[in-house]
Amino acid sequence: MTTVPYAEWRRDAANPAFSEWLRQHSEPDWEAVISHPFAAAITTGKVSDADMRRYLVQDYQFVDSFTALLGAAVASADSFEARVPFGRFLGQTATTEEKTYFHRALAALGASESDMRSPELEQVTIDFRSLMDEARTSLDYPVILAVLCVAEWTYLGWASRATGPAPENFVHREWIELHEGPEFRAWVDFLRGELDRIGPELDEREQLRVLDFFRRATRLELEFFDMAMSGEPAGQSSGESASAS
Ligand SMILES: Cc1ncc(C[n+]2csc(CCO)c2C)c(N)n1
Repeated sequence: MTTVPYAEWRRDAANPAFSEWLRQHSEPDWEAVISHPFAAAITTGKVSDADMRRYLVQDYQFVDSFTALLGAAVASADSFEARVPFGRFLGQTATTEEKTYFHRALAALGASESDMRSPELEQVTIDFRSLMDEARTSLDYPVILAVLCVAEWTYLGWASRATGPAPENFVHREWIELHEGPEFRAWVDFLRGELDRIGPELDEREQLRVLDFFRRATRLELEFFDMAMSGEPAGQSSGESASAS
């Protein structure tokens, strides 16, 4: 969509929230992420072990940079009140629940030590890590928020679309559970609320800079799921991932 400056857009917006301006200006990629066939296949438990392993091996490297970015949010937030939720999420979710999930899931999928520690990175993983590094080293709170918010809000988006019975395989089921439910929704609401609090006060140049990061992150979420889908078609897998392609 062509860019309408926030100050102009908000005049006739039904919901004038800054986060809504960012999301709408990231279409059609946003919708493509939250309705992605790979995400839908997770919700129905239909991703093959080889595909799930390739995705989670790459995602473990994503989550490493994401965790560092959470640290930058603690460092760059503008008040003690704002720092606390990042610190809490960093300690409780990112470094405990999520970490143990990755260890259990990757073990169940037969990933090796080197798959976890130093896998060959897909191009999209390299690109996503460098976007997060750029946001982290900027120590620019609104820019950091934009990247964190895309990662969490899009995941809430696909996971909350899950209908039907929860998959039996814990690898699928827990990956959905980690990204929906009241606690995760409250965390996403907090991130959006921070953007809504801070965004309108920025000057137009800075608002467009935040939008640029938000859009690039949304595009990378889409490419990340595309990467996950690019392996061998289900049913023809030799049991090995196609990461060499
Ligand atoms: C490509 C990609 N984008 C977003 C997420 C979502 N996410 C990243 S870190 C984190 C917090 C720790 O639980 C969550 C929910 C992901 N995993 N992979």
